[in-house]
Amino acid sequence: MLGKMKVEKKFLSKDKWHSVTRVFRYIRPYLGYFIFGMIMLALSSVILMVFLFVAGEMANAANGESRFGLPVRDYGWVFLILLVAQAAFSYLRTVSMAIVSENGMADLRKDLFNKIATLPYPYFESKRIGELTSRITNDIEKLQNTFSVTLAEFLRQIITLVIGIAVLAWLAPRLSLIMLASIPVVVLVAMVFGRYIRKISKERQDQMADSNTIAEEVLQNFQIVKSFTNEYVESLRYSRSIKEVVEISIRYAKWRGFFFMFVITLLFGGIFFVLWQGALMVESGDMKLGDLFSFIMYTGMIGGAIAGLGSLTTQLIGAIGATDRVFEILDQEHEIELSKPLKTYPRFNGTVSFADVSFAYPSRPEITVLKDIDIHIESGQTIALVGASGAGKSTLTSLLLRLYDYDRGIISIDGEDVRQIDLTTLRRNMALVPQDISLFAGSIRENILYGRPDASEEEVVDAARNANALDFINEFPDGLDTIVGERGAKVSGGQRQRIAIARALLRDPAILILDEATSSLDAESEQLVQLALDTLMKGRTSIIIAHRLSTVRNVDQIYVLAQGEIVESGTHDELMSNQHGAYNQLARLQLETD
Ligand SMILES: Nc1ncnc2c1ncn2[C@@H]1O[C@H](COP(=O)(O)OP(=O)(O)OP(=O)(O)O)[C@@H](O)[C@H]1O
Repeated sequence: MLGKMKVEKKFLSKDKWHSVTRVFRYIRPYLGYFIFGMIMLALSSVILMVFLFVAGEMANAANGESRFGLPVRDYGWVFLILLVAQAAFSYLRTVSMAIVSENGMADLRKDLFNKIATLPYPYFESKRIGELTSRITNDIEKLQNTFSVTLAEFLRQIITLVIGIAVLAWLAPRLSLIMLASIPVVVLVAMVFGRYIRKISKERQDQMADSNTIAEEVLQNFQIVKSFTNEYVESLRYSRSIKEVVEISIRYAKWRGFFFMFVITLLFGGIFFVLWQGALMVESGDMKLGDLFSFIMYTGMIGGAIAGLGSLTTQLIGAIGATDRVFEILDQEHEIELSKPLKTYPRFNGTVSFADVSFAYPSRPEITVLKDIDIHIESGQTIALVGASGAGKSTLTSLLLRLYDYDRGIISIDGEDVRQIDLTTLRRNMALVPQDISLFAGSIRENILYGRPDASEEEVVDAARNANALDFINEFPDGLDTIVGERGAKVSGGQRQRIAIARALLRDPAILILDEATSSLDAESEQLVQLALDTLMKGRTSIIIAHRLSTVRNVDQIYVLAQGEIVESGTHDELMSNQHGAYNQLARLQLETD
């Protein structure tokens, strides 16, 4: 245990180091730019240091103590040359580092996106969507910053430190010792202090976020707050939270005030002390005035470099964490290879059979969600799955789509075990019309084309017509180009369903899975949707997850599920004739609630 903790505490464990070298692989194609950028950065940093030295030397020249005999008036040219060179180096560095980081990180981002898109379904359940998005956005952003700025800044500060200390030691060794014994110490103390203050600032932000959540919640559930007349309770909750924000803010302000007092007093105290010692040396003739001038400026640079290195190290550690998280996903096993879709696939006949299938979700292995399921569907038949909520209807269809692998039994299509069928071929032969239809944010055309991206305009129009959608689409001024809004919010529920049906029609699947919408539409819209569904089901094997029994009267076979088991099966009439059967009970219950 102790040994393990020690390993975890190490700044760069072997695994982490491995991730770092892997991320550098993304930089390798742009290595030339990377090296060039680093050289430009080194040159511009050196020039900055030379600049400070030349400024001091100019003061020496003005004081009649020039080292190189260059008259003061010529310093203008020297500065000009240095400035132009510095500008050119900085520009070249910024551009070349951007080429490296933008391209390298875009490659990494694409790899990550492709990996996420091809991961098996259960992976998404174990992660929150926000977490995965954050990998593509925040983590890669962090790495991008590292390659465009942090690494370069790190190098710059090291150069500043090395050159700075070397020049100081050469200019005035004794004063350098005095300076090195005071300024870096103050800077280090200030950094630790600064970190503590950042912690309080974070606390303040968190508390503020909590208060904002209360406000947001109230706004989102305005109707509920009003109907329960809970305005006063909410007001209390909000003011309590805001009060805490104020308390933390004041504590934060006090520490900040103290921090600035500390920094100004000690840091400036240190600088003045060095300045004073230097002035004494100038007075006694041990140091030139211009050198003291350079000395103080170098001291400032060194102090800045030490502080900079501290925060850059924190950023680099953060970037290593980000690298780790990104590679954790990249190392997952994907379920399909990402390749250009084939135009044609072997088409199934559509005979589906579940033989003795049992299943438990990987996240809850102790609960058997489906037990010994036996279902046989002939090609072109329609069956319905009915049963209480949580009975296992959706799970059954997820297994057919092979979103999960089952534990026992065999699911086969046209006599072949689905586990032996190529996943893309399997899913290409199916279409799912889900319960909650959420469209992509583009146009109606794009949403229909999602069923088969290479379909012609004529096929799209045909699909829309057969889905009873063409009339309402044509009524929109932009027709098929109408933008449906985020998740399809700008079209009605019934229209969304018909767009989804058109999409499924365009796909022309051998097997159709239909999760009936629970929220009811008005009678007219319902009829239009039902007619569209009838067209869609024609000539295919269809599995309907039915919530309303009225829609399953004409199906070939109904399976009643209860707690993961099939408790009854038969046609509507057969099942209704069993007075004490589960289906009969469900039907009576629905009659009562309708
Ligand atoms: N991803 C999951 N991980 C773990 N358990 C799950 C998961 N999805 C569903 N379950 C559980 O499996 C059981 C069957 O759920 P399923 O969604 O198949 O029921 P359903 O009959 O389709 O219900 P509904 O009519 O409400 O959609 C439920 O007990 C549910 O809690």
